[in-house]
Amino acid sequence: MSSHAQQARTLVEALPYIQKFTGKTIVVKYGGNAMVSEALRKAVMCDIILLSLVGIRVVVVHGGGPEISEMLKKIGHESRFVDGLRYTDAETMDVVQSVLCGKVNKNLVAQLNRLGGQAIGLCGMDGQLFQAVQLDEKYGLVGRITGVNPEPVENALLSGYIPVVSTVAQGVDADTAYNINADTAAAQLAAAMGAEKLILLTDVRGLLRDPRDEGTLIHVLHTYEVPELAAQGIISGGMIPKMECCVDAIDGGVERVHILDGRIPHSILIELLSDEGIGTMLQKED
Ligand SMILES: Nc1ncnc2c1ncn2[C@@H]1O[C@H](COP(=O)(O)OP(=O)(O)O)[C@@H](O)[C@H]1O
Ligand SMILES: CC(=O)N[C@@H](CCC(=O)OP(=O)(O)O)C(=O)O
Repeated sequence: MSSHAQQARTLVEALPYIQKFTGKTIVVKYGGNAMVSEALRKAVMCDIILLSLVGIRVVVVHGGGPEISEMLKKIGHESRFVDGLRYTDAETMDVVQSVLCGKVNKNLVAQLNRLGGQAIGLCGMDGQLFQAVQLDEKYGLVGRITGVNPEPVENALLSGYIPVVSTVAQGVDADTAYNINADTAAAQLAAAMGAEKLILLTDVRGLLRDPRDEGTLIHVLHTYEVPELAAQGIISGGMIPKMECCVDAIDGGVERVHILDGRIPHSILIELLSDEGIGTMLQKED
């Protein structure tokens, strides 16, 4: 088959998936390694633009933990994590806001625009998208989301933009901004928007039965199986809050959550527009 015929065949094979998802909302949480490499970043941005062009309501929620740590190091401020969350004092909060709402958010918006997309940046303070109170003193200015107003995101989508959201929240119990873990914020936004899917891009193949062996990938998982896997110690470290967010999203009404390997170029398109399930898909029931 000629390469053009192969290309046409690939597009036709994607048609039923496009028809299934067009008009639906898909929230993509983008962070970690897939954000650090320029080539991978471009591949993710192209996937997002393509999904948007075929009528899928794609919302990007981004992290930027490594960039925050880098900036803190530059100014000689230590990074400290408590239960996987960044201990956020007032100086750290300034850096988090500058890096997430400024550098990272605007760079992603600019890159989407350069690649032919139409993107707009929002943070949790814009239109009170994320409202929060202090989670616990032991984490400093880390917030617990108490309210989500998806209207600014909905309006951006209605106007034809790809919303790119950073996860700094408006404090409602004090005159401060709060730092929110990006997985948590993405899950809450997906639930508030009644999203069809939440996609979490990370730096592993998905949930593994043995974290040292990629051959043990769990392809499909039900929410009721999660407590048992956690009790067995199969879910550990950064995977614990990630799985909690996934379960919260499903309990909040999101149909399916996918944990995908951001190191695989075009993992979003492969997962969404083909039968090839390359990550872990979490759902309530069969
Ligand atoms: N069962 C498991 N399967 C896969 N990864 C696991 C598992 N248990 C713990 N992990 C760890 O969780 C990490 C992913 O969480 P995290 O580093 O917080 O992701 P991100 O920074 O992309 O949000 C993996 O790199 C891996 O070290
Ligand atoms: C409270 C908390 O830990 N906030 C995170 C927010 C960024 C984030 O979550 O980025 P990744 O998804 O790239 O890890 C932080 O300060 O690093």
